[in-house]
Parts: sequence; C-alpha cells; structure tokens
Amino acid sequence: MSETFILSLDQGTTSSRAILFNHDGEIVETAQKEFEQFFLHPGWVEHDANEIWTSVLSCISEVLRKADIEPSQIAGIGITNQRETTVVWDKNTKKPVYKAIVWQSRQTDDICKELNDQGYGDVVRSKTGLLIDAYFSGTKVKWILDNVDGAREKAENGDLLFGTMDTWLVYKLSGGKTHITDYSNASRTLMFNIYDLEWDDDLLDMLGVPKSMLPEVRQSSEVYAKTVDYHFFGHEVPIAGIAGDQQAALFGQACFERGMAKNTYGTGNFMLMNTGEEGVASEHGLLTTLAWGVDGKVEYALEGSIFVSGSAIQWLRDGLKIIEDSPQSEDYATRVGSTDGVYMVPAFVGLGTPYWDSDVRGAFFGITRGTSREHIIRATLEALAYQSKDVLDAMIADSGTDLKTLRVDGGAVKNDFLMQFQSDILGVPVERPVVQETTALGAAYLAGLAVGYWKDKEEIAKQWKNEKTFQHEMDEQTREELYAGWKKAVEAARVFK
Ligand SMILES: Nc1ncnc2c1ncn2[C@@H]1O[C@H](COP(=O)(O)OP(=O)(O)O)[C@@H](O)[C@H]1O
Ligand SMILES: O=P(O)(O)OC[C@H](O)CO
Repeated sequence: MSETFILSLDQGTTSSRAILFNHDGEIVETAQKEFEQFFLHPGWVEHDANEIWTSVLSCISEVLRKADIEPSQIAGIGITNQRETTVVWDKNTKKPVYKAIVWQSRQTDDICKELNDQGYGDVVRSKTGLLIDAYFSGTKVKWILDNVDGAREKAENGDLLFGTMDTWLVYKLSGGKTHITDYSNASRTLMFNIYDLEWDDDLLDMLGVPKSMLPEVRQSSEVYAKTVDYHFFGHEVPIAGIAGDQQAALFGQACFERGMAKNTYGTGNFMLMNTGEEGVASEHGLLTTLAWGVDGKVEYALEGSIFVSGSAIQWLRDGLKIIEDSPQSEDYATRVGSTDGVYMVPAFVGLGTPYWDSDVRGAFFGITRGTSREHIIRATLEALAYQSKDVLDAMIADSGTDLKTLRVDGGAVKNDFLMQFQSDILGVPVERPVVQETTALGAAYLAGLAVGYWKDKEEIAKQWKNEKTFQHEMDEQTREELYAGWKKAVEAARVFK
C-alpha cells in the first residue's frame, strides 16, 4: 500500500497554505498563496472570502502536484485559520454579502463603545471570557447586518449564514452541505458561552444576531464532512480536524499539560497557556478561551493577544523602506550593542493585552541626533519582546505559576537576535522546535487523531523536537532597567491620543 499523509490547510491573515505531513509529523511539501488586503478606511482591514477560497484550492492542487501524490493518499484534512475574521453569506446563492471583516479591523469600535457604555462588559466577560472589543466576531456580524442593504431582513428570514474562515472553508469544501465550527473558533465570537458550551441567547439579543445564522459547534477532532469529489479528482477526503490558529499551535507544540505555554510571532503575537479542564478568569487583561474539544471533553487556555508584532517588521520594510526583507532586521539590529535608549511602541491599531486601549497609536521615544537606522530597527524588534513580557507577567499573576520554558513558533522566530533578547527580557529559556509550522501541524494532529492516523496525545508529544534553546544571559538589573523604560514609553504613548 502506498504511504498516506495528512493535509493541513492553514488559512492565515496574509496568506493561505497547504502543508502535507507524514506519520512522523514532518513536513513533506508545502504551497502558499498570498491574497489582497483591503484598507477601505483608516483602521479597517477586509478580505475577499471568495479570493481566500480560491487561494486555498490553488494551494491544494499545488501541494499535491509538487509532492506527486494521489488524493487517495490523503488520510484526512485538518483546517486551521485566522480567528474572529467574519464572513456572512447567502445560503441560496452561496455568495458572501460583504467582504470578510478581519480580526484586526477597527470598524466596529463605535459599536463596542456603545455596548460598553450600556454596561454589558461584565456579562460578556463572565460568559465568553472575552471583553467587548472590535477584535472579536460578534460586533462584526452586527456591523454587516446594520450596514449592508437588506441584510438584516434576509438574516431574519433565515437566509444568511455566519462563519469564521474554518466554517467558510468546510462549507465550500463540502459543496455547501455542512455549516459547522469547532469549540476553539466559537469561543472567539463573543456569542458563545464557554462554560455552558452553547450559543448564548442574551448575547445574541445584545448584538441583534438571529440564531439561525450560526454554525453548529463541534469537537476539534472528529469527521465533520467529506470533500465533494471534484476538488480532489474523484476522491472524497474526510475533513477531520479544526482549530483556530493559535489554539492549533498550542496543540502542535504539544502543550498538553496544565501550565505549558507557547508564543506565536506572526502578524500579531499570541501567547497561550494551557489551564486544563478549568477556565481561569483573568484579573490582568488576559482572555479566557477554549483550547480545544478532544475525546468528548474541552480544555481551556489563558491568552494574551498582541495585535502588531511581525507586521511592525513589515512596516520597516514597506512603510519606512529601511530594510529589504524581514530577515535583514536581524543584521541591522546586531550592528549596534543597544538601542541607546530608543523605544518603539507598535500600537498601530491600539494595544491588546494587557492594556486594551483601542485609541493609542504607535510612537518612538528617546531619539537623539545620534539615532541611526540600526537603532530604529533594533528598537522595533525589542518591542516585540517587551510586549510578550507584559503578557507573561499577566499570565504568571493570573495562574499563580511560574513558567519553566516558553515554546515559540511563527514567522519571526527565525530571528535569533529576537529570540535571544526575548529569553533575556523574560528571564526564562525560549525553546524553538524543529517544525516551526506548529499551527498547521496542530491541525494535522487533530485531524489525524480523528481518523486513527495517530493513536493518542502521548504519541504526538513524543514527536516534539527541540531545534534550539535560547538561554537567558542578561543580568537582572539590566533587565529591570530596560523593561522599566518600555513601561514608561507605553504610558507616554497612551497619554498622546
Ligand atoms: N527573520 C525575521 N525577523 C523578523 N520578523 C520576521 C522574520 N521573518 C518573518 N518575519 C515576520 O513574520 C511575519 C510572518 O509570520 P507568519 O507566521 O507567516 O504570519 P501570519 O500567519 O500572521 O501571516 C511577518 O510579519 C514577517 O515580517
Ligand atoms: O493569521 P495569524 O497567524 O496572524 O493569526 C491571527 C489570529 O488568529 C487572530 O486572533
């Protein structure tokens, strides 16, 4: 019999990927396609859901062609996705009624302010583990129903469906037969009660969203549907795993024990700590979220969400044009011994954890006549590490446990300077795994468990391999002084609004 593989579809903020994994959890082949970002107004970010769908299809055919395998050799498909990004479509035409509103988009800030002023904050927090912020899907659905001609009426007639990208892709792959999501994605919508594990009528009333729009919520590892055959040249492949990308990365990093944590450095930065079968309510600006539903039970995580990290490096490249590509940031940063007191606060779309301040904007501090391109670049990289220190401090305070090591992944972890500085500023070792595509790997594992490709979580945990550990070398006094400077810079940026 020929070898079989798991196909993982990673639908991210800036690109879609298809990655084939083998039984050892190794990458066999990858395909990637970027798609357009629409910035209609300052602070708005939108995607074309149809373009996303075609980008995924083209990645699937490319990966099969490059790996030279038959669709019958795919044992299962796992899907992982940029979370919260919201698409609403008409079930009769199967076409979106508006662009997909991206997680980063701030177009619902006013709706959020109004809901907060009406005093809904506490009830939202106690039911969803989130706070009322434009980041989450709920107010994005409301915005579409309020602003697209005829949308509310159609929604009330039961003609419109809502989904995050996982839901949209399963719907398309199944030929419009299956309208589902998983616990991890549902927990980011602002409409799902993470303790009762049900869509919440009070929250739906608050937002004016009809229940008929919502997908059925399923486990993160089970067979939901089969692909309609024409996408896979005559073969029906089981779609067997779904998780939001950050929860999938937690799974791919094998953080199965309570207290284990990972940090992903992509467009934004997301640190998640597994808190087991107990949802821990945060008092320090973290989110409580569902990690996954596997084997009939759900597990929870504490999460710190930072909106801008790798995208600040992209801004150095595309906005300031002072580097040609992201990896070059490391060359420049290491040409100077320090930033000479320069700090950068990358609050391009406000600040997430732990500040939750949507009005603050980015800033540089401490600039002198001697400040060079190298200092500016180094300060931007260091800001990524300081933001993660803010989150880790909140996590330690909320969970009451110190972190032994931090597992890292995402595009920017290839930057050794950043990883070393991260370890120095946190005062904990940073572990970079061999397979850094942990998001895709996590989704592959979830699908593989459902179809019996892997036996259990123990087998998966054994596959995790460390590529490099960054040990902290900075003395405590320097760490404290540097971090105190960051705190001052953030506070100063928050004053300037
Ligand atoms: N060597 C590097 N140093 C710093 N940042 C990097 C480096 N390589 C990639 N990045 C940043 O990582 C991000 C891409 O990471 P990725 O995980 O692919 O993001 P996403 O899934 O959010 O689209 C980009 O913002 C890019 O600027
Ligand atoms: O697409 P990424 O990797 O930037 O992840 C986006 C997050 O899921 C947003 O919550």
